[in-house]
Amino acid sequence: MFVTLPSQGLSQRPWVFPALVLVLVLILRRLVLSYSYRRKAHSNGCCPPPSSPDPTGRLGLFQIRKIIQAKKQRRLPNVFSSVFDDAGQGVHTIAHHVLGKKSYWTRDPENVKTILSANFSDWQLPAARVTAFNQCWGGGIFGADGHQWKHSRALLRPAFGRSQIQDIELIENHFLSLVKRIPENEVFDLTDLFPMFTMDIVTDMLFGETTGCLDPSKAEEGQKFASFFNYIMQRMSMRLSAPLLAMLPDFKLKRAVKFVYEFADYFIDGALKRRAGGRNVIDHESHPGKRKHCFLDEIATDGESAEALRGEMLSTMVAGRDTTASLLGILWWHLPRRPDILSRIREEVASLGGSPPDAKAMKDLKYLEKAVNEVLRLYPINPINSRTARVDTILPRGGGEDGMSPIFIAKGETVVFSSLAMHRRRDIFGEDAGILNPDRWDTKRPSTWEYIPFGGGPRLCLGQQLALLEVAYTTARLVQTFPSIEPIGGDVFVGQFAMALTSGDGCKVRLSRA
Ligand code: HEM
Repeated sequence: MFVTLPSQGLSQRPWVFPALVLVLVLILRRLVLSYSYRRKAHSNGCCPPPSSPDPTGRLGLFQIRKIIQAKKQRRLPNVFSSVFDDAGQGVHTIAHHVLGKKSYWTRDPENVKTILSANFSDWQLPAARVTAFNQCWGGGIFGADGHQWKHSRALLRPAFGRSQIQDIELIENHFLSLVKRIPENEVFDLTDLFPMFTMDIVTDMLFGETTGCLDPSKAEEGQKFASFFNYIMQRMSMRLSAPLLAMLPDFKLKRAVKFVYEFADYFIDGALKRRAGGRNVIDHESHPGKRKHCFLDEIATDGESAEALRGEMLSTMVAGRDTTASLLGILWWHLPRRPDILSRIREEVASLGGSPPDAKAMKDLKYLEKAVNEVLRLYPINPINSRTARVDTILPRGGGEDGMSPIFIAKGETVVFSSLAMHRRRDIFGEDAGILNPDRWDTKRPSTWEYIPFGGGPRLCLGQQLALLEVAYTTARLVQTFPSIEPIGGDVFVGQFAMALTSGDGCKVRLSRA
């Protein structure tokens, strides 16, 4: 009988031996790493946090089902809180397993402070965010990290230091276009108009020229731009939740990206020419009526390439358009259903005697300010965010039986932090934390890290003041213009989440000037 000796088998399959060595090396590496992690964790007094309960253990199939069900039932944002509550009372940081991959979730202000500020340099953006931003928008601050981010931030920051007077003038112009598009005494959805409104504002501010989505004479062009922009946003959101999708060809995405790039490039080209000609403001003679200072002219400094400028402009546009539109949509879904809040805003706005508020008057609209802050507390537009550890590092709290021990986080592990879950903590905001109550801000002074609708630390939102002004000003003007505001539809708010938190049922209303 012919017998194959092992050595003969190996010589026929030369790859077997190297493969065995590779597997062995990987196992050894894993063992050495585990040992080193255990030692580092032990020497820093770290303990693991509780895990989200799942009968399938590290597979996390129960968790995946829960998320799919919540998405179907249109209550995904609730999961951001329940994931902690399910792990036990008073649990604010957990380990979360999905298909064998571990991440951490936290709603503890101390941990958020550590990630966003105290140990900022230990953390980086998750790779999926960087890739998605680069592929969809050609880079820019929102998807940049390390030195590249520092450069982007230094470039953009001064452009945000514009005067409120300038901003109000610009918002008022677009508000007048918004009002023209509102059909009086008819049921319509405000969330159809808000993204057009914020798109027109942000393009005007950034490029010195608006897409004109609200302007009927430019509507076709503006709509085309908006629909391509929306498509890119939608594909980016899918890529963020399923990064492997990025490997599939997507010709429509390519077309959309090309169109949006060409739009930006047209203005960038102009700005670079103005810069080369020694002028950094728009020529009023050849562009009558256009703004004097737009972002683009401020950031088109010597040495910035057209591609880099495009990335920054589009990135800022992404950061500023949907967020502000979503906040307006959620606020306006609630106002007509909360006559107690709406009537107090009306009273306050009535003190303006019908005139549009100027920068000083805006500062005096204190109740309106509280109402906006309160909506951002209960419905933060970015309800979850995450960072990946750049190096082995530590979170100060959440480990052990009492949740007070530090947690060891290995290089490459991701921590998701949820502003929504933190803003709804009863131990921070009181027993009525689940209720919209603007008056809580009379007594509640949350610490910087307990209230983070605009993030925090070195990457704090650059458009915070602008967004708050845009939302409060628009609300004051709408209230002034329409004495009658009738809500249409159910009374239970449904939050929807893709790239931002939005009102799942839109915001149908009937407005009247009488
Ligand atoms: C209600 C409206 C808005 C909300 C809730 C919001 C929220 C945020 C949050 C949470 C971050 C931090 C992201 C992170 O740390 O990963 C951020 C960053 C940023 N936001 Fe906003 N934002 C809003 C409006 C705006 C507007 C209107 C603009 C500009 C037109 C803007 C520009 C930016 C930029 C450029 C960054 C990146 C900052 C950096 O990475 O250094 N945002 N925003």
